[in-house]
Parts: sequence; C-alpha cells; structure tokens
Amino acid sequence: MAFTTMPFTTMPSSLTNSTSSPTMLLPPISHHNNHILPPNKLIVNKPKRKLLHLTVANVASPSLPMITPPTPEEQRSGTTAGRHHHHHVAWTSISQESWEGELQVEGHIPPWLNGTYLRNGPGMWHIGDYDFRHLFDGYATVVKLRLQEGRLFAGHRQLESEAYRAAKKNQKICYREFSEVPKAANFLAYVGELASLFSGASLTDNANTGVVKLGDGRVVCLTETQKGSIVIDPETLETVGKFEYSDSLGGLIHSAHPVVTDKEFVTLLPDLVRAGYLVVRMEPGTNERRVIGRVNCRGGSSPGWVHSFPVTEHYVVVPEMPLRYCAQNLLKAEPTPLYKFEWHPQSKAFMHVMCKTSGNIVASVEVPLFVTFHFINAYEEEDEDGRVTAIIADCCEHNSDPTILDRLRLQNLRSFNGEDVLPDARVGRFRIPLDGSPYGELDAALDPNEHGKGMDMCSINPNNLGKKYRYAYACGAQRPCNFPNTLTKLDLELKKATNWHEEGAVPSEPFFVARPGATEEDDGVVISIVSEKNGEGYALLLDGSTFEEIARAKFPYGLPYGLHGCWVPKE
Ligand SMILES: CC(=O)/C=C/C=C(C)/C=C/C1=C(C)CCCC1(C)C
Ligand SMILES: CC(/C=C/C=O)=C\C=C\C=O
Ligand SMILES: [Fe+2]
Repeated sequence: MAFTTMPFTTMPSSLTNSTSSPTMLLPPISHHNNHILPPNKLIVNKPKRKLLHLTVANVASPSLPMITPPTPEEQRSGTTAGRHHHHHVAWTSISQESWEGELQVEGHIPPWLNGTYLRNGPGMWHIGDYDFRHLFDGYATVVKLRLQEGRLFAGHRQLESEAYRAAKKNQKICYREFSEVPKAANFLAYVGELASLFSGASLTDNANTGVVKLGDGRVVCLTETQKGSIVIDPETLETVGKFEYSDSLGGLIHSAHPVVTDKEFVTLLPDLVRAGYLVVRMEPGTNERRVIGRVNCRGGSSPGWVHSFPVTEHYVVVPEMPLRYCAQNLLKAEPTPLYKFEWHPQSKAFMHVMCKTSGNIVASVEVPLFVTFHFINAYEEEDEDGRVTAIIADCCEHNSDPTILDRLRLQNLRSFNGEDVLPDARVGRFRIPLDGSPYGELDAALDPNEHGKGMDMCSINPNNLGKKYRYAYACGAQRPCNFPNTLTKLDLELKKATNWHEEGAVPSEPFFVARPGATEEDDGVVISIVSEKNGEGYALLLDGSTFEEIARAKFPYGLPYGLHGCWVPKE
C-alpha cells in the first residue's frame, strides 16, 4: 500500500539542548540486565556537560560523564524551573530524548493482554533557558508500554516534529505553540523569507495531544493543527514522517480527537471564515478525507472550539460551544486570557446532529451554556417501538466556566500548596430531542460528589462507541487539589463512582482495554501512568470490573504528565 509520508531529515544522535542548567539524567540500561535505580540514585549532570542520548542502540557507550548534583545556586535558579524537581515530576520536563527497557512487574499482568499501550502528551516545557507558559505548549513525548506474556517493556521518545527540531537547533521557539509565539527573527531564520509569522505557516506541528491507530495500522500523533499529524513507529517510537492529507479541503485546524475505528477516521474541520464545521471521513489505507456534510454555526461569527466531539451509530454530533475560536487571537503576538479562544455567552450554545450517511442535519437545538474538552460517548435513545427519539451525549463538563483553560498554566500546576483550587466539574449529559423541538437539555449524569466534583480525561470500552453504555473511566478529584488526581470508574446506570487515589499522585487518563471475547462491558483492564510526588513514577493496571490494582511497574525515572493514548494489539 502506498502511503504519503514525508521523511524528516535524520536527527543528530546526541541531545542538542545541552543547556547550561542542571538536568536529570536517567540511569543507563542494558539489554540483558536492566538496572532500575531507586529514585535517590537519580543522577544529575553538571552544567555545560553534554547529555547522552541513551537508547538501546547506544547502551554499550563505555562511559558516562562524571555526575555531580546541582549547586544550591542552581537549585534556586528560576530559569531551570521546567527541568528539575522543585515541583511535581508531572510538570517537570523530560530530560532525555529517549529510553527503553524492561520494567519489573509487581502483581500480575493478564496473559491475554498482548500489545502496546501508547500515550502522547506535552513532556518538554522548556527550550534553552526559556520555560513555557502552558501545559499544552510542551513538545510531544510519546510513552510506550509493551505488554507481552506477563512482561512489560517500556520506553519514551521525543517526537521529531519540525517545531521541536527547529527549537533544538536554534535553542528558541520557532513556531507558534498553544500559548507561545516565536520572535519574528527566529521564525524567519528557520522557515525563510517567504513565510510570514502572521500566516498559517507559523503554526506548530508539535503533535502533543493524542495518538491513534488507523484501520490500516499506521499510528499517528495528533494535535489541533492539521500539519501536526505525524506518523510514528509504534515499536521504536521513531518519527516516520508527516501524515499528509491528500485531499484539497485545506484549512489549518481540526479536532484533536478524531473518532477512529478499524473502518474509518471521522473528524471536524472548523471553518473560521464562514463560521461552521465540515464533517469529514477518511477510509483506512488512504490519506483523503471526504466531506460528509457541513454545519453552519447558529451563534456568533466564529465556530465553537471542538477539541472533541461524539458520534452515535448513525449520527455525528457537532457541538457549538460559546467558547469560540478567535481568528485575531490565532495570530496575535501576546497571549490573551483565553489564548486562541473567546467566551461569548450571549452567542449561546447549540448541538447539531448530522446523519453519517446522508450528511443531512436531523436536529439542531439550543442547549445550556457549557465548557468541555472531552466528550465521553453518545448513543441513540429509543422508545418501546425502537424508534430513535433523542441523542444522549456525555462529556466532562467544567460547569460552563472557561477559565479552566487558564488553570492549566504550568505556574498553577506547579504551585500547589495544599489549598483546594480545582474548579468544579461534572459528567454533563446532553439530551438532544429528534422531534424538532428547539431546545436540548444538559444535566449532571451523576452526583459530582461521587467523583469529587472534578472530572476529565475519559475513556470507555471501545466496543460501546456510539452505543448505549454503562461504564466510563476518567480522572476525578480527591480534594484538596489543583488538578484531577484520582482514577474513577463511573457507573452511569447506578450513578455511582469507584475511586482509586494515592496521596500526591497524578495519574494520567485511565485507558480501557477490553479482554478479547469478553461479554461484560467492564471485562478488561484499565491502564494509567502515575507521576508521584516523590519524583518517581509507575505504570498501573487496574481491573476494569473491580477497579482494584492488578499490577504496577516502576519506571526508573518519574515521567511527566501525559494526555491521551491508544492500544495497538499484537497481531
Ligand atoms: C494538548 C491539548 O489538549 C490541546 C492542545 C491544543 C493545541 C496545541 C492548540 C493549538 C492551536 C495552535 C497552535 C494555533 C491555532 C489554534 C490552536 C488550534 C488553538
Ligand atoms: C488535562 C485537560 C485537558 C487536556 C486536553 O486534552 C483537562 C484537565 C482539566 C482539569 O480539570
Ligand atoms: Fe484531549
């Protein structure tokens, strides 16, 4: 099969951001005997020393540089804030390009669990001496957990986006990130005179949000810019090349969360010129998106942010949030309170429902104002005669408070002082009637106290995508906290939650993998990666049904927080 990928030039094998600041190094690894050092043996290299690029390929390196801890002066230095452990390891930049090795497993990995869990996220939040502002600005770090006959082989690697390579080469940001803007000279020096800083060319391709496995087997890292679609090798985590869309639909941005199954890739392309959304579909084995239909916005002159959207078996649901893209903010030099977005409560909120096969809009209703990053799932509600009466769509809803976006500034995440500052959130359940009534409803699907009034980063059993379902897994809040800190299993039928919590731990999105042949919806495991307050970290497996721990495996280093993952089953 001929795929369109554009290879990048080879990267240098050594880490080029050998800054003048102290940086954590990871312990060396060996093929035969993987040394997992306790955290107090984590080693810190001396300023101005070159960092080793530790990969399996170079474990044979005969010697490591002499290691000394940072001086108290260096410890105090504000400019190294992104790099060492003044604050939680979840918000500390990864210090090494890549690592891989076997982890020791405590507990029992089910023998049926054979495949690789991949997780993407912004893991490096500085370049040179400059620390980034926002969680979403970080350069992508992809983590893998390869589970094989009860053993666990893990690793991580920095994604070689153009934006990351340019930043390493110039020791400066060269493309527009979520909240960061390069200096014009940096951008021009890298991209050339033809591209304007105030054009789409200046947008990042730093694919730091999610990772998906297409029906044809290709694994693609994604973010909200279309150019930030990058193919990786799921085994080595190496960057293969850009995923080039071969259609001529154009546009610069898309939803960060396409709905991907073995049969299709469905996504939304916001139209910032004629406020609306194109609903598009791409078949496995192709790079061509085809238009299913178009939704025109009903409120405001700009489309609402669509970080994600839900589908049912027959419909695509297009949310129109009053948190809207702002074309001016996209190209502004200084960050605005809501970054590239604006809150327009007077423009109202809507939900549109499009038939997947005809592209016809079968419902378009006004709903209460809402703010969400993540839809959980949706399904068709039927009456006794099997007629579809409404669409039910669930999301992690931030009590229609857009300031959640600004709460994710690194400074906030790093400055937790025991005070409860996480804004309330809930499982928002929309009911969108299909009988032509003009209004839809939005209510909490269960009492938010069940999951501690915090709620985000959700997954479901993928076999229930678009269908009536009972269970979801997400992160909730054991307060006080400044960020969701529990893993929670939601029973949306009994309206109960089961919570997993460890003091000071920051767990990433609980990802559900169904047991092959299972008949119960929650028969499977939940995978998460936990960053601990002592600087360590581990992979965690919970039983999808009892929500009890079945295994954990410590990494030799604490990992930064990560966002979304996917499962690549072993063939
Ligand atoms: C990591 C995450 O959840 C969201 C990331 C969002 C990003 C990276 C958005 C990026 C954007 C730009 C870099 C410029 C254009 C606007 C926008 C899509 C917000
Ligand atoms: C981490 C996050 C959104 C990530 C987007 O992909 C939201 C967290 C919300 C906190 O309550
Ligand atoms: Fe997301």
